[in-house]
Amino acid sequence: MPSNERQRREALVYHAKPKPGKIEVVPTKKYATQRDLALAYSPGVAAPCLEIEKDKNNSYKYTSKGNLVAVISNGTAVLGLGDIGPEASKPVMEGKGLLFKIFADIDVFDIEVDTKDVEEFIATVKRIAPTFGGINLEDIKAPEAFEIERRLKEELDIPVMHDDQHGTAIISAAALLNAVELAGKKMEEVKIVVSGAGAAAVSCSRLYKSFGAKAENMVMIDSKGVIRSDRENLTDEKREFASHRIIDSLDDAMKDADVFVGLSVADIVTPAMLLSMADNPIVFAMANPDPEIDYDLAVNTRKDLIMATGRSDHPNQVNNVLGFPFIFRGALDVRASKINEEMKKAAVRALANLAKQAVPEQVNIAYGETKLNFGREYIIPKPFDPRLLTEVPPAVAKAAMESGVAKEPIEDWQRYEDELYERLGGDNKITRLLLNRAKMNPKRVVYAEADHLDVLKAAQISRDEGVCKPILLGRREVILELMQEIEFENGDDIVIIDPKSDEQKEQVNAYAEKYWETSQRKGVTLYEAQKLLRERNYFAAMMVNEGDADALLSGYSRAYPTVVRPILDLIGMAKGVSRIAATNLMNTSRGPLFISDTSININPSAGDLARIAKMTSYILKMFGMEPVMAMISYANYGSSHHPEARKVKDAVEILHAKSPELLVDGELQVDFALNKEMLQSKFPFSKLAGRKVNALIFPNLDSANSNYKLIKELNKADSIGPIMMGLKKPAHILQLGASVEEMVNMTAVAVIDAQEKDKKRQAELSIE
Ligand SMILES: NC(=O)C1=CN([C@@H]2O[C@H](COP(=O)(O)OP(=O)(O)OC[C@H]3O[C@@H](n4cnc5c(N)ncnc54)[C@H](OP(=O)(O)O)[C@@H]3O)[C@@H](O)[C@H]2O)C=CC1
Ligand SMILES: CC(=O)C(=O)O
Ligand SMILES: [Mg+2]
Repeated sequence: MPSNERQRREALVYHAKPKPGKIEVVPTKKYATQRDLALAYSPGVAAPCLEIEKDKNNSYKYTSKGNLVAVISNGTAVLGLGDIGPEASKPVMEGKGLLFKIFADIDVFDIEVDTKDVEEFIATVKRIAPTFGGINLEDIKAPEAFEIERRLKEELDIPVMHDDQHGTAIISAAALLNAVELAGKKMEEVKIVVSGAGAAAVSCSRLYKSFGAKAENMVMIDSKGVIRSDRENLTDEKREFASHRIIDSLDDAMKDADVFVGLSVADIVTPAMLLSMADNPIVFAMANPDPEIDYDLAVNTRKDLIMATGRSDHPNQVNNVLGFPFIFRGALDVRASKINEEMKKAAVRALANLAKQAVPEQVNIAYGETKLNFGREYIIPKPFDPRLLTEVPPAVAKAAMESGVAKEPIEDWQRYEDELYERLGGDNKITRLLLNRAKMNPKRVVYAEADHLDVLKAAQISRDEGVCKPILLGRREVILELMQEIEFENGDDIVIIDPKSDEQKEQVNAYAEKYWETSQRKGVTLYEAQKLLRERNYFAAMMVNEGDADALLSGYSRAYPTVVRPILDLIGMAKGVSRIAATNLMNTSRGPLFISDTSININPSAGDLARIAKMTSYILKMFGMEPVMAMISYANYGSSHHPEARKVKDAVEILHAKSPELLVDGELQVDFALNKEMLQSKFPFSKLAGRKVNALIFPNLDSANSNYKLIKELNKADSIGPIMMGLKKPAHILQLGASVEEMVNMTAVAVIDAQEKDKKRQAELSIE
């Protein structure tokens, strides 16, 4: 695991490079021509301006207002870091913007306001409110936060929510309902200790009350101790939770308590306090970034504990990230004027209920779990669960409609659900999915060019992430020196091999003998075999062949043929495969898209194309996706009889005859393949009609290679690959000069490939 210091440095580099910050503004309309610009700006822009002047509601029609939320802070209660000021709060606010976008496709401007004065703050927000469809107040300290939110809700007609109050309340209430049920207790009876009496703590406690918890069963504690009814100068909010019990400290309060809710500061709960709690205690230590008690310390102290923190690195992350994206999504989609109690409660129920549903495999994979199941370590859904977007916003939207605050009620719920699915589109989910899938069963990966700094960095990250056990090939002294430079700790799980060194001679000769056995009749002498095996790519391929490594990665510093030749020569093709091919996984704005064959077959025949499609379908399944593949041409379904179009048609016929179960069709032009509606209306008979295509099989190398590079460059889409298909054993070729990130991704691909059983590989790859 990376040390805290290393994580700190990584976080600084993450924020600084390749450009400072985490978000940017991206135009959504064409701007290529003079005509476009005349529409986007003067004179064309005057038309929507005048329409909005006539009716302000038109701003939802002609501007981005309806999907734009302001994340606003004055930096007075930033996470658990306290009053660090508006500038210092900006990374958190940008972070919220990133989360809004990736989880709910909501655009955000983060705004940091330099005032602690309540009236000034309110006036600032009110003045900028016309820009936005919603206002998310963030990290503003209590008691000011209460007044600010109350007034803005009253005085603005767009949804305003203080995330630390209500986002946190919604998530923790859902988690608490489930935890109380698992502990075999009742909300009406549980004794609750709340540490913190700020924005988050007060709102959480209020919501727990509305789900049955009793004020007389609660004890709230602030920085001065227990909030007792006999204490003087209490704010209204604190008075609401003042206890009549004559106790003074957290220590006293914890005795026999059923629930501890921490929304205060780090490390204030001790093991002794946990031990004094009732049976099956529930502890939500939600202070960020460090909880009120360390997760491991807590679970090691009591086995009957139900434990949650605000962090993502332990089970049960009770964090408002599960709330604000989805609550605002629902509110914006019905143009709600408020986020009211009914909407909050609907979100609580939807979240609590979702945790009890069977978890899709995709979520297990994303979290490197074998089987997430409702229980003590899974009381609340995981943030990367795609169902959050399809379950929570509809519940919130319905509640808004029923409670009369929806200005644009939804009429067609099926269509709304489809829209939400569309929003799930592309982001880094696929990368996360890959890494976590690999982590489930890490394999020994041989890096053939480990004496290159970036290759070594990729090996280091992959190892630290638990993705692989690296075997580092190259000049030992160079590797050791570079390892020191990047603080890559040399542990038991790392093997360094220099095939050219004397100590490796015996191994080289043993591999050479093996190689010679199979190649002596092809004109290779034993001496030549020995010479070849000292070459890193031959040695690496032989390691995989002989089961001394599970997968190999090479190609960072060498031309493609230098790497492919030994792989083909030594590892060879899987049974039933007559040609290898390569696919690239593109992380596009519409979701993951595979493109084949991007690297190997210059002009494949119809039979080859069918094989390439079959092998691509195997790779998709390997990544846990259902293949929906289009065979690409310049023509659509017989519109051209040219041999090039005919070839694709023939490939489709072969696939339909030999693999009828595959969702593949064509020949199709790219735009029809990628546009569901176009395809459905023009070719309703297509096997792909109404489907979201996730793989494009191009008719030749020219088109596949140019297209993947075009998407990569124009859309700045990440590309993972080329992923080799059809080899007997996992060997993958890196792009010349690949980035560290690309190599980490390829490591995950190689590991996942190695996780698949050889038998399955052969059955799946063959078209015959
Ligand atoms: N997991 C999640 O999703 C979320 C977690 N949080 C976390 O909750 C915490 C509070 O946030 P927020 O409510 O916005 O901030 P506020 O500034 O509004 O409240 C902080 C509260 O903590 C109290 N406090 C400080 N020291 C202690 C102590 N030693 N013992 C008990 N209480 C103490 C303060 O007491 P006093 O009133 O006397 O000053 C105050 O009531 C932060 O750590 C934050 O990261 C917040 C939102 C979401
Ligand atoms: C999660 C969050 O919003 C906080 O800790 O402040
Ligand atoms: Mg916050």
